[in-house]
Amino acid sequence: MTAEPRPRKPRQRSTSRQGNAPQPADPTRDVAFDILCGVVENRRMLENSLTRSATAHNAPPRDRAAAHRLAATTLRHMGTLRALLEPFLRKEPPEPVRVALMMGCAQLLFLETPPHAAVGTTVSLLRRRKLAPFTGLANAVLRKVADQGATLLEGLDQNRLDIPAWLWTAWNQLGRGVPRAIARGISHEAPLDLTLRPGATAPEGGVVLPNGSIRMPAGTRVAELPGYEEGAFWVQDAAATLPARLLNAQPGEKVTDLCAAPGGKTAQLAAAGATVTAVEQNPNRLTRLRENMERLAYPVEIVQADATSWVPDTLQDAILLDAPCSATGTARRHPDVLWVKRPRDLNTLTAGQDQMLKAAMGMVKPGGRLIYAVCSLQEEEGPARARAAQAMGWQPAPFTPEELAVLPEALTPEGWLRTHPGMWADKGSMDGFFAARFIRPKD
Ligand SMILES: C[S@@+](CC[C@H](N)C(=O)[O-])C[C@H]1O[C@@H](n2cnc3c(N)ncnc32)[C@H](O)[C@@H]1O
Repeated sequence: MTAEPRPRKPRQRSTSRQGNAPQPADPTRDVAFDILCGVVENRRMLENSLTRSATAHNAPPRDRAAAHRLAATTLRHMGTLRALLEPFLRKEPPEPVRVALMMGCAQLLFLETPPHAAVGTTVSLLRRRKLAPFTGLANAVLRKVADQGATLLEGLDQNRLDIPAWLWTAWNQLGRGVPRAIARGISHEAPLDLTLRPGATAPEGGVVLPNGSIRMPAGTRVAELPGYEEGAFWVQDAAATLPARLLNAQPGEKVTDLCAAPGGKTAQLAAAGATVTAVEQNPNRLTRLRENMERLAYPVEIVQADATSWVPDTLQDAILLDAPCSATGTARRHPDVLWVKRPRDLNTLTAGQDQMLKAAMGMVKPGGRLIYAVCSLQEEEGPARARAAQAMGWQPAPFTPEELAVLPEALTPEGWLRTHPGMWADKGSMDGFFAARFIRPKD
């Protein structure tokens, strides 16, 4: 990713004009603006807008990456940006204008964009988007923000503002001070974590974490690292390595990875020597899973199927169910999640998680193991599902302190795994995961 959106010389002329003034093309800001409007107005996930908008604006990879960074930075600080703009706005502007202003402020306050570039490009953006009546407002507000700079942030509780209220309340259930610790973990760009294939050499510039992950600086382009093409490693957050590690797959065991793409956990199971079947429903994600397994040269059987109804040919020794969820635990990599998800989304998600927990019972042999995992911080998708699994007949098999020696603070009194972005704060934080282990009772 580029260091920051770069002010650029006009490359071509836009066809959208205000009066006679042609507007310089600026695909970075056009794409970032589309992404942010998608999140704010339609609750559309960042990735869903990115490709579409980058294609529409003919944005080369460098602009695409810069747009992603600009949109993600704005989203990470969105509550703060809204609050600090409030005193400058006598009337509520249309939401796209507010989005453009927030984007401008994010450049001034968090991306060190020179004031003339942040102000000028915002004014041009508004003209291109047929919002010319608001260019005077943008000019005046952004100049004031540029003049006052970081003093505007003084006295604002940024951690509190940048987390939607319903999530802050929900995360209080994780413990005293945890919502603030999570907010701090989410407030900066996440590093890139790699899982090394056994015996492979780590790329230079990384730090070895206690669980063995290699942590590269934020913004590292994985495909450009030596060893990537040869399959020496794969991208996987440090916390995301824990569920598959806790399944403790043995060489020759038959293990199914339900909901497998893009395949980080599948690769771990294959690396352990298990005979792995990877089930994935989404065709595009299945392609990514296949490409990853090909690059890593792991002989995994890949099946396109619905995990709620798929039945294996033979009963499995173990199942890893990394269920689709709200993904609130991944907000440091996907800050859009915070503003796209709603409490009511949890009803559909938990119903699907229960269906998969039920179906998994028919896939594993009596005495076989199941790990249920979600990258969610929500009680409904974690502890409540573990209790639901037990009510379905799954027998709990709690994790032990020895198994979680690398991260003792993640072991709950019930023997579940609970990580969150407040953990390993001194090392650059980690994603939020919940996992619980069960055994299918012997008949
Ligand atoms: C949390 S992601 C899995 C991440 C993956 N386990 C990894 O570690 O790389 C959940 C996946 O479940 C897939 N999925 C959603 N519903 C499914 C279903 N009914 N059957 C199979 N896969 C499904 C999604 O497409 C998505 O790829």
